[in-house]
Amino acid sequence: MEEQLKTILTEAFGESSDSEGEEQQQLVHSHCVENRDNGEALTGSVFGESHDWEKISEIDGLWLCKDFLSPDQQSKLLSSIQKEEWFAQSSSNQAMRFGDLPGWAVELSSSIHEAILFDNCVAELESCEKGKEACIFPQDLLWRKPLFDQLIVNMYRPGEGICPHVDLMRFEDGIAIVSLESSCVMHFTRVENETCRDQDPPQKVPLLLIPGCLILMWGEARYLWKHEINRKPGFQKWEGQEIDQKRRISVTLRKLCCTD
Ligand SMILES: O=C(O)CCC(=O)C(=O)O
Ligand SMILES: [Fe+2]
Repeated sequence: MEEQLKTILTEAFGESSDSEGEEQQQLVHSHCVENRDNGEALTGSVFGESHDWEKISEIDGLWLCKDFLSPDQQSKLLSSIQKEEWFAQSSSNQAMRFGDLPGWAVELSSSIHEAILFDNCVAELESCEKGKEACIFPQDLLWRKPLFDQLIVNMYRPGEGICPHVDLMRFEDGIAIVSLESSCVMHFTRVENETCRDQDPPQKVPLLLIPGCLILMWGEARYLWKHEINRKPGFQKWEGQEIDQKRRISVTLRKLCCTD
């Protein structure tokens, strides 16, 4: 892996001498993402971190990154969300923003971009070796500007979840969801069509979302599969154990379709 990292860096910056090494260090710093609201950095540098990505084999275009945010980064993100005071009133459990997103969401979006950019390269290298294709997020989606311009923050109390749905068509392909606080199981079921209606029972793919994880949905995962979180008693089981439910917060980032 270290060799692969060296290859990527060499491809990007050329061979390094001692002085070029210094230049590289500066570049690493220049990629450091700053939280515009409170000046604190949420992530390290683009080259500082490699994440553990899992391709969900049953569903094309579904990727899970379990270690996307460290516990410290999760706390910072939570406190940025708390400062918005969206959930101060007990009646509100969802906040939506379109267009210009809060600084912390812009920063989160940059961190997602950087994590994909770096790890896509590694995934490509690794898949070359294994002779398989792997793409965490398609390049055309990764380089659109902005990557995301719509934000939903959902707050779920124990027992609360979200019904099976495909995200609205007014949003483009390529959706990112970051989970905070409580673990939960998200279930995916294929959108019904003539061929799979015969399948009894329909295939249901469970995915454990732990605090700090990121999922990416694109292509088939975004258009041909419904996702849901059923937190009613009995439905949140993982490896035979019922998950201990706490409050859960999720941050969903999407891009609105152009209207012209
Ligand atoms: O809370 C989640 O993890 C999922 C949210 C979601 O699917 C949505 O807002 O469309
Ligand atoms: Fe959704």
